[in-house]
Amino acid sequence: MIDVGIIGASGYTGGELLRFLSKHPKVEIVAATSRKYAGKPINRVHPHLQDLELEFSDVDIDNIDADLIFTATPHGASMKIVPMILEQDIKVVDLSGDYRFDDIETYEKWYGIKHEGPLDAVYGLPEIYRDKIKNAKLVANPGCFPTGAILACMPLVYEKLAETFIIDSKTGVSGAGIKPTSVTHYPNCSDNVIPYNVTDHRHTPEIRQELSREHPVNVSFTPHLVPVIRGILTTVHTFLKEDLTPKELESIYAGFYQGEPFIKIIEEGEMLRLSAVRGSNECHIGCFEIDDNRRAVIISTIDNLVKGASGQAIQNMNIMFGFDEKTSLDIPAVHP
Ligand SMILES: NC(=O)C1=CN([C@@H]2O[C@H](COP(=O)(O)OP(=O)(O)OC[C@H]3O[C@@H](n4cnc5c(N)ncnc54)[C@H](OP(=O)(O)O)[C@@H]3O)[C@@H](O)[C@H]2O)C=CC1
Ligand SMILES: CC(=O)N[C@@H](CCC(=O)OP(=O)(O)O)C(=O)O
Repeated sequence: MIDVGIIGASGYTGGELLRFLSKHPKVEIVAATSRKYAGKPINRVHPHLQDLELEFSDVDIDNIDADLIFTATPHGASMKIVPMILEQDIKVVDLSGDYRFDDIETYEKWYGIKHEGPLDAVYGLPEIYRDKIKNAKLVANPGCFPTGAILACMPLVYEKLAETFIIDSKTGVSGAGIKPTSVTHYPNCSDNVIPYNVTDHRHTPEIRQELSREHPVNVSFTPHLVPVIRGILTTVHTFLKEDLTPKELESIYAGFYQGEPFIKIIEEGEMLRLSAVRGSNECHIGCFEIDDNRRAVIISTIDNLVKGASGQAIQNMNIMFGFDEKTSLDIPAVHP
């Protein structure tokens, strides 16, 4: 058994951490913080967690005795909290963007705030970095868009079959967190589709960094807000360097992700949809169509709060402590 704490447990990703961890056979939740709801029962904020007998506590890192702490806090806040946790020799999985970059300059340029450093984390995408995650003290959980985008592009990068990726994503509104803004306020975003940060979203350099590890590739990324609660559907357009049939393209993906418990290859010609991953830790990858310009279209779907955040964070925790990677995450999606 391990003892686990959650900083930022009143938010959306905090709620998902509580949902999965409350059923994890090897985890005891010893702290769930909320500055706003300290002293109040968890179900006051998360009405679906009625049986979880736990109260929110204040953020008092020195008094959390845990083996691992999840920081489900906004960027900027995480970098103030994470060093205090590491100082106590407690492992961390941080869900924010604060530790995902190799260099501070890129972070400061794209996030527009100063970083207090150091950046000494393992990028927590298990399908690519499983071996490094095993021994990590600090795991930087990937961004939601980068998770779906990197997984959809990586086999082609690895096989050197393409070098320019145009990535178009549609995201559910929960990606913006628990506090509504004028864009995510219900009357403004329901029955609507809203492109935003069309050429300058802060996930662009994160996707670029991870896809360019072996050799540099071109990455352009545009997100759109769509009126669903959860999910990200990502359409990747790329020009193949050689002629392939859709079946050959599909088998490259199937080979690359063979044995991966949460990656499902959807056969060429079959439909992808967000409801097939909603609430689950799966990433579906499919489409595999190729036009007469050698443009290949690959589509991935994830639940932004699960594989795009809390599910992946727990997958990382399972790897860090030698548990079966699927523990507490092995549940199907909620369809329709
Ligand atoms: N939503 C998503 O789909 C995804 C989110 N992420 C990242 O995960 C992190 C959490 O996101 P999400 O759950 O959506 O955000 P929310 O806004 O829903 O929740 C964040 C929580 O953090 C707490 N918090 C805020 N500031 C501080 C602080 N200075 N110190 C301690 N606690 C603080 C708040 O609780 P209180 O005020 O009660 O203390 C709040 O409930 C963010 O970095 C986000 O970018 C990553 C991938 C996907
Ligand atoms: C709908 C919406 O606003 N989505 C957020 C998702 C980003 C996110 O969650 O941030 P990190 O994963 O980098 O921490 C956005 O586009 O900023």
